[in-house]
Amino acid sequence: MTDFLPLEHLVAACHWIGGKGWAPATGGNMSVRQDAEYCLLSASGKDKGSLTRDDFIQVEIANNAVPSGRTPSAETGLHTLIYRLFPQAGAVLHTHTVNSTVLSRVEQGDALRLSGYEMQKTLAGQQTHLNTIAIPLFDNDQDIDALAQRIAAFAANTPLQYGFLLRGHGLTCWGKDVNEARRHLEGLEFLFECELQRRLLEAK
Ligand SMILES: CSC[C@@H](O)[C@@H](O)C(=O)COP(=O)(O)O
Ligand SMILES: [Zn+2]
Repeated sequence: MTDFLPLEHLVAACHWIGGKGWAPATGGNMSVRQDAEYCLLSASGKDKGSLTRDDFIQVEIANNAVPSGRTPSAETGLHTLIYRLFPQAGAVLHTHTVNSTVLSRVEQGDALRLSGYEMQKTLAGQQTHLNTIAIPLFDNDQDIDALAQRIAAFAANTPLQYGFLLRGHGLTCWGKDVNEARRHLEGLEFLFECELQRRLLEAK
């Protein structure tokens, strides 16, 4: 892979995610947009905390085609969907954290609603804790094409910003570049931790 600074940033983000324990075993996948047509996606089945630039595989955003014939993430279809839906999206991070896995199972509704937290302002455009942020929650599916179609149908009618949760699975979030995607991931994870603890304490 020739020099491409955003890929260096993504590799650093993967190591950071690994250090946080947010991509245990081979969970999680990460990508960065190259241009309007292509993105670079993590190879399937690897420990994402120790990826190098050679572990990223070029994928065509329009149709998930892989010119190299290598095997990118099993969840490639969710990354390319985000790049198709949002031309401004520059990077996508998918993690398997305990907080997102547990909260997405406890919450029975179609979104995790967050309000009253100062840290909501880590999300682009948010300027007050008084807003309610709805992170959509989709039932998990091993059929990624079907899941991507469900998410696309949702996004056709409802604004989709920052990220979404897959029930019992994890968080997929994005940003205009790797730095913003990292900030969204860290901010959302903090909010999930707070929300889980709040629910636990208030249940007593
Ligand atoms: C550890 S199983 C997790 C996978 O099924 C999947 O959800 C995942 O996040 C990683 O898949 P991958 O194909 O390595 O990108
Ligand atoms: Zn996953």
